[in-house]
Amino acid sequence: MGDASAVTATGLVKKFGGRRVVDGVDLTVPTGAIYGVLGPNGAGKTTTLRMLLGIIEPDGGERSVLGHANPRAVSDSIGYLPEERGLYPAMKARDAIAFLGALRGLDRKTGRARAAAMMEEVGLGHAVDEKIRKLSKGMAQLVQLLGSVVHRPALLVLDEPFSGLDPVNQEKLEAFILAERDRGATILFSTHIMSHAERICDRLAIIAGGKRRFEGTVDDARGMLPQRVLYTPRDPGDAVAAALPRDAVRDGAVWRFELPDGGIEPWLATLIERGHGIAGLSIERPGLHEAFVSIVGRDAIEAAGEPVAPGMAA
Ligand SMILES: Nc1ncnc2c1ncn2[C@@H]1O[C@H](COP(=O)(O)OP(=O)(O)OP(=O)(O)O)[C@@H](O)[C@H]1O
Repeated sequence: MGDASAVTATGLVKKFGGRRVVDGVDLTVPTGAIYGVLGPNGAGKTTTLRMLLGIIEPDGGERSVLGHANPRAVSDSIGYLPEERGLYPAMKARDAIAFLGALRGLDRKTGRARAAAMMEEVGLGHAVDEKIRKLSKGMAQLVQLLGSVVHRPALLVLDEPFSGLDPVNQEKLEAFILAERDRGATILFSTHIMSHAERICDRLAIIAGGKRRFEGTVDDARGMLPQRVLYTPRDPGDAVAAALPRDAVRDGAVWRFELPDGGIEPWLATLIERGHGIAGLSIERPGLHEAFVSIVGRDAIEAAGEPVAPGMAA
């Protein structure tokens, strides 16, 4: 593998009509990692990926992709699923995959053979000779994804790969990305859906308003917020509030508050002593979605037209 970083970006800038839509972004994608670029709509994710692929040129900053300053020099070692999906409707699925491979230097015969095997693996064996126009949108998207890896690239760049897939296919895609990493590929993908990133990313960057707001592991991001206590007393009344930390809020039978600095034990002792009892108790670390909301800001997420509550993004 040699180089420790498959991709680096330093101070990348892109301006459209005088507006800096990418405004000094730094990224370091370790070789062999699954790396997520997260951000709300319009954050600058696609523009950043396009600069890293050499599809558009930066107005400032430096990039290095598989050891080259010019990504086009290594395009045969890169696989790319663009945000705009599209295949020739009259082509058969396996030919469409082989065609995309051929654009990256793979001979057609090998491409066709690999296409059939890969389609079988993802449960699309029945559609190998089906024309693209006959496939559902989700199936066509999977075919295009296979076309982006058929030449076994060292670097796989996927722009919003989970969008447009149903939950079963989203799960298949997660498994597929993990298998690509096991093959030795580096995967760089963008998403605004936190649940996938939370499960599969080795590292991630959060971008908003063209700037990088966070870089690190999923645990680093989640660790930025305090842990939370969920406590259910035996008695349902409000009297228990007097024995709880001041930030405690009630949600039905459950009271929530930040894990106090001195731990939960002194509070539990008081709750028991005063007869409130313990019907339920858990200490939770906030999820990536909550960390994302805290890092990007509720207002910025709402302004991008996205849900702030977890589990609602699709
Ligand atoms: N070719 C272009 N000309 C003018 N403005 C552009 C162009 N491409 C992107 N933009 C603008 O740049 C900003 C960033 O867009 P970009 O597509 O990079 O964001 P994104 O994070 O990928 O969001 P999304 O998930 O909505 O695609 C947006 O405001 C977009 O309208």
